[in-house]
Amino acid sequence: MTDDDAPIVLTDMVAEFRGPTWTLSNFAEHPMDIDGHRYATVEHYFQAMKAVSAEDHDCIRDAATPDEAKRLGREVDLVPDWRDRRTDVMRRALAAKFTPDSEAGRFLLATGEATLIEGNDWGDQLWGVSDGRGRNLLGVLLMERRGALRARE
Ligand SMILES: Nc1c(N[C@@H]2O[C@H](COP(=O)(O)O)[C@@H](O)[C@H]2O)[nH]c(=O)[nH]c1=O
Repeated sequence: MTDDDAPIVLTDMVAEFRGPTWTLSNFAEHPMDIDGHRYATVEHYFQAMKAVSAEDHDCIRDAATPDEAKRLGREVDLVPDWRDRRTDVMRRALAAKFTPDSEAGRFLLATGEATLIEGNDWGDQLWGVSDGRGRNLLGVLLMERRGALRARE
């Protein structure tokens, strides 16, 4: 077989984080310890980190569901420079969730070379892709984390 005859290998893609890939969602329950506190989901940590006041932070951390954490996170007074900080906050949460020995970490590694995209229908074009557009920052950070896990193997 010449190179011209070689089959075209399409790169796999995960287009949304639900159903079989729910583990990749920030709303999936994977308790993690950060700075001596337990957060039920990435969303709990991410939203809590928006709060200026410790009281608001704790309230979001203890929210009953990730939806509730997200709702509360949109109501609090934001820490200064939240826009500059948010990527590192998300990166930190993902590192705490996707550890080498965790189920979540193994799941992420098992996605291999697939392109990870947080396709969504709630209009988020920063962390994901909605209506065919978006920066897909969550997908990018997940792929970054996967690379870090792979480098440790
Ligand atoms: N995963 C997921 C959502 N998306 C999450 O919301 C976060 C951004 O929130 P904000 O900064 O307030 O716009 C970020 O973690 C993103 O992944 N929203 C949902 O309503 N349902 C969901 O299943």
